[in-house]
Amino acid sequence: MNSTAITLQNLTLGYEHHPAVHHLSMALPSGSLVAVVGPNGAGKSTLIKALAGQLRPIEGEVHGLVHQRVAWLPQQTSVDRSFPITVQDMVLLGLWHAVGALGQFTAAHRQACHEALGAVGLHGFERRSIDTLSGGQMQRALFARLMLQDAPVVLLDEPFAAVDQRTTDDLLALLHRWHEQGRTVVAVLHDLAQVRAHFPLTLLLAREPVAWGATADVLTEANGQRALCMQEPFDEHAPVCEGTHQRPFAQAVSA
Ligand SMILES: Nc1ncnc2c1ncn2[C@@H]1O[C@H](COP(=O)(O)OP(=O)(O)OP(=O)(O)O)[C@@H](O)[C@H]1O
Repeated sequence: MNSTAITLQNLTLGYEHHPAVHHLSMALPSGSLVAVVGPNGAGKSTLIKALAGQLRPIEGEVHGLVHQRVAWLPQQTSVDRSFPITVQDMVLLGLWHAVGALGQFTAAHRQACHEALGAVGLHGFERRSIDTLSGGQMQRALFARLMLQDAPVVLLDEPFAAVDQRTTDDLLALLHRWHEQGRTVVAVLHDLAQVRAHFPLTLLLAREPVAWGATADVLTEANGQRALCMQEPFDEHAPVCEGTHQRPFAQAVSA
């Protein structure tokens, strides 16, 4: 796969005009498996939210996502577990695109849900309330929902945080299957050994793009140092960013 799935053009993102990500230009090839790494507060979740259509850019544009369905897994801390819903009902929400607001779930939909739960090792959990799940079980259930979403673009924000090794290995296997199916997968991660082992492409972000390309070329000692130097504390009194310079990541790289 070499066509471009998503192009970011001089993208600046932030909150109430205060930028959290500055001047990001890059092209993600269709079907690529991409890690987004960087220090705390580097803007990784902000970027994922923008790709998921949850945050309007302050400046610049995202191309390539308008006609593509996007499945988004937010950070686990932002998922409300107190909502009174069963595992089956939560996973079935992944079929929203197929059922619509007035549609009803059919036996075939419930069977698809059953199979997705089986694929993530949660057979028999259908009727459990989500607030009774462990953190790892909840993450497995959320991956089952992603399976039903069946989207060509999958965005994952720290999908393996607070998840044990066995669950991580199972979910990584799913992620590789999505990659083999030609989906574009973008994941925010902190475990650099995991990134080196599983992700061919990496974006290193420190509020500005530090490096983008083949993971081995990006995750160097020098780039890590640059990221630490570029990372400044978020200043909510900073002026609106007026810069127009572009970082040199506009070229596509092969998946
Ligand atoms: N809703 C918000 N309102 C105001 N500022 C925000 C909001 N969300 C994030 N920020 C700020 O934007 C900056 C980038 O945050 P973001 O969550 O994108 O970082 P991150 O790289 O994902 O960090 P971490 O690794 O700690 O999860 C931070 O300084 C953060 O405080």
